[in-house]
Amino acid sequence: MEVPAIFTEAEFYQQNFDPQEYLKEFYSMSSSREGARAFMMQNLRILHKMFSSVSSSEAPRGVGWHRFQAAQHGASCGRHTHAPALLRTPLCLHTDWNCWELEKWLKNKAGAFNWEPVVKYFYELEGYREKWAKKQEKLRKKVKQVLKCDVTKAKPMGPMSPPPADCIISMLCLEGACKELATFCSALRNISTLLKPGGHLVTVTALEDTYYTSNKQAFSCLCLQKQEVEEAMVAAGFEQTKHSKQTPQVNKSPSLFYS
Ligand SMILES: C[S@@+](CC[C@H](N)C(=O)[O-])C[C@H]1O[C@@H](n2cnc3c(N)ncnc32)[C@H](O)[C@@H]1O
Repeated sequence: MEVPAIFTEAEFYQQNFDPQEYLKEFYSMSSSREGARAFMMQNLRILHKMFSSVSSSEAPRGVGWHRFQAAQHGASCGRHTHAPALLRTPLCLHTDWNCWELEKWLKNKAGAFNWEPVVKYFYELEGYREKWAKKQEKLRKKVKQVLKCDVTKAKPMGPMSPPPADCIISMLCLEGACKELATFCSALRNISTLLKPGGHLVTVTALEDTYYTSNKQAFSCLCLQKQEVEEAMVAAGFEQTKHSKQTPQVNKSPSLFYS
């Protein structure tokens, strides 16, 4: 498959991104998709380590997300799903389809994606493998809101923004949402308006990729160098913290963690 001729922006996702298929491809932990499985597991391990390294006194009091994988949200936030403030946490997604897919899982409806292998893996990292089912139920109840968001907008969640968050996790979204480096920088600034002063952004960004495929459809990626991401972060007012900068090299898709 080739790089899309025109950058696949927000509206293209609305029409062509199928979250159920995406999840099957990248989150089923199937041995037939070893690359995706290894990448997902590595991301979870790194996020687990990052959050584990924050002492309870430093732990964010609330976490906001603009990712769409419900279970991975909870999974990657690990111990912070127990923080009382998280009970008010909204999940923020881009397309209507993404929101519906997540709602299905939250309401435990038939046809929802089966997150069991991912959730089990995460709770194994946390030391709670046996209790994964109970924890998954708890997690479902903790999500109070599912909101739409578009990081390219000055107000990504529209006029009804929730209160500023202590932490936002953004996984593999910005490079697909932003056609140019300038848009990428302004998207980071837009996200920063959703954070409290001193809040954290935890992000995984694909480097040096020009596109990815899902469900036999190519989606554009802004081709980014690590230094460009670092400079954009600083320009948007973020500082790198001591815990989080890691550069996994898996599946030819190096990623950058930052907060
Ligand atoms: C490669 S998928 C990543 C999905 C997921 N976060 C993960 O880690 O696997 C890219 C996601 O970016 C979302 N997206 C695309 N444009 C966006 C925008 N302007 N604002 C917010 N999200 C956007 C898409 O809807 C899609 O869910």
